[in-house]
Amino acid sequence: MTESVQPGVRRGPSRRQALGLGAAGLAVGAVGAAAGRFSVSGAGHDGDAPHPFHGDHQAGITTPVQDHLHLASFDLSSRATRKDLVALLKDWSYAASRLTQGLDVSASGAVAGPLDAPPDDTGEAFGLPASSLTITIGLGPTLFELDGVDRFGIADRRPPGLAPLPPFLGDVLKAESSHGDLCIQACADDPQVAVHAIRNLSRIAFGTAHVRWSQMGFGRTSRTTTAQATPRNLFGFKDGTANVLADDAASLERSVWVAPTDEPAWMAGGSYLVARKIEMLMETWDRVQLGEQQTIIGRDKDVGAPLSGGEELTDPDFDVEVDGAPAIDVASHVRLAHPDNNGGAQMLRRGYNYVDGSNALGRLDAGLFFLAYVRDVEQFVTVQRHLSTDLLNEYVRHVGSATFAIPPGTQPGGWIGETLLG
Ligand SMILES: C=CC1=C(C)c2cc3[nH]c(cc4nc(cc5[nH]c(cc1n2)c(C)c5CCC(=O)O)C(CCC(=O)O)=C4C)c(C)c3C=C
Ligand SMILES: [Fe+2]
Repeated sequence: MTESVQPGVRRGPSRRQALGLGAAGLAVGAVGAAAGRFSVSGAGHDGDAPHPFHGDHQAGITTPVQDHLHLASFDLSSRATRKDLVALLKDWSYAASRLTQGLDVSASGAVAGPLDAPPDDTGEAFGLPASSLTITIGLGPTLFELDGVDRFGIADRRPPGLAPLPPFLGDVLKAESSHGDLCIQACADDPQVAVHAIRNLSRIAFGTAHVRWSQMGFGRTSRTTTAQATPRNLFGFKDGTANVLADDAASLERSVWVAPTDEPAWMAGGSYLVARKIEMLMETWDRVQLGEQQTIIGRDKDVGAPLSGGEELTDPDFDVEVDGAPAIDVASHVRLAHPDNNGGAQMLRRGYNYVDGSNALGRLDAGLFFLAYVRDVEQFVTVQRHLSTDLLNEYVRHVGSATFAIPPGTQPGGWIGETLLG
């Protein structure tokens, strides 16, 4: 990248000025005047209903799962101060509140700025609708403390459960797809819109934080509302049948949202994100007989019904036997992952398929980018430990891992992270 396209280093207005942010903080009134921006930037769109960025909880968790994902993990620069971190979170919140409404990243955006300066907005989403874009911002364990150093004065505010996950049997984690100080999950029904969001938010971070790794995903592998049909994963099975859904308030309270009585208080209304990049050995799986594939999962491949009988949404019955053997194998994925066999542990799964091309042997470098939102990371740990005997393990390999605290949502005028750093 040349100097001229870096908003943090070019001459002229500072990044915060360029984004329309006053020295005293966010010019949130500008977002309220969004309709005016349509004519200014030309990037306002109608015909679809954008998801609000503001609310009690961050968008992108219970929001109906969009078709595409771009998730980026960031590390703060070694020179970044607490003031820089606060400024970044304010700038991201402001920009996210615009992008999710189908607007350019700033008022002058892609084409309304001066001709003698790089545009604030990179422009590839110009003319595209909001495409259900949601932007969800997370804070990683290393933000609170890195190698024993309390860089931002928040070490004593780290949620006790926010730490790198313990090692699991079969993990072959790669540093280049694991961990991070911050993350942004951008989900949209158009991949160009999701990529545009991450690209422009990364640009805003220039000088303060840089991308550590990012992952694109397509073809959601879950549903978060009863209205959504259950999609299929790359092994061809319906995935997301038994998920925590947006209209199940009791399960959300129990398993997804941090309660006001939980510690720390600044996380109330937030959640925790567990991200696992899981390679799926496609060519090996494709040689497995249909009956064996179903035994491994514990469900039928056609309609997704449990092998104990019924329809897709019938609860699995682990006591049913066929010819003296359990209909749902004792080592099947569904039996081992089911809340009844994990002390009630549940999670809101929101993962995506990914294909990163092919490897040197011509095999697909592909799998599941597993994303789960939980009230306590321990919920994931419990289930993942129980999956140590999963028949599916022969066909999958966990290569990336990250955990992030997802702070509560914010109201107009506020910013994500304010309950921690404000
Ligand atoms: C630790 C959590 C989980 C990991 C990791 C995981 C990986 C993984 N899963 C599939 C495919 C399916 N999973 C299904 C159900 C299911 N999976 C988990 C958890 C993890 N999966 C849970 C909690 C459940 C629901 C269990 C239940 O309550 O019945 C299914 C069945 C359809 C469904 O209910 O979603 C499939 C298929 C793959 C391929 C995979 C790793 C690559
Ligand atoms: Fe699963």
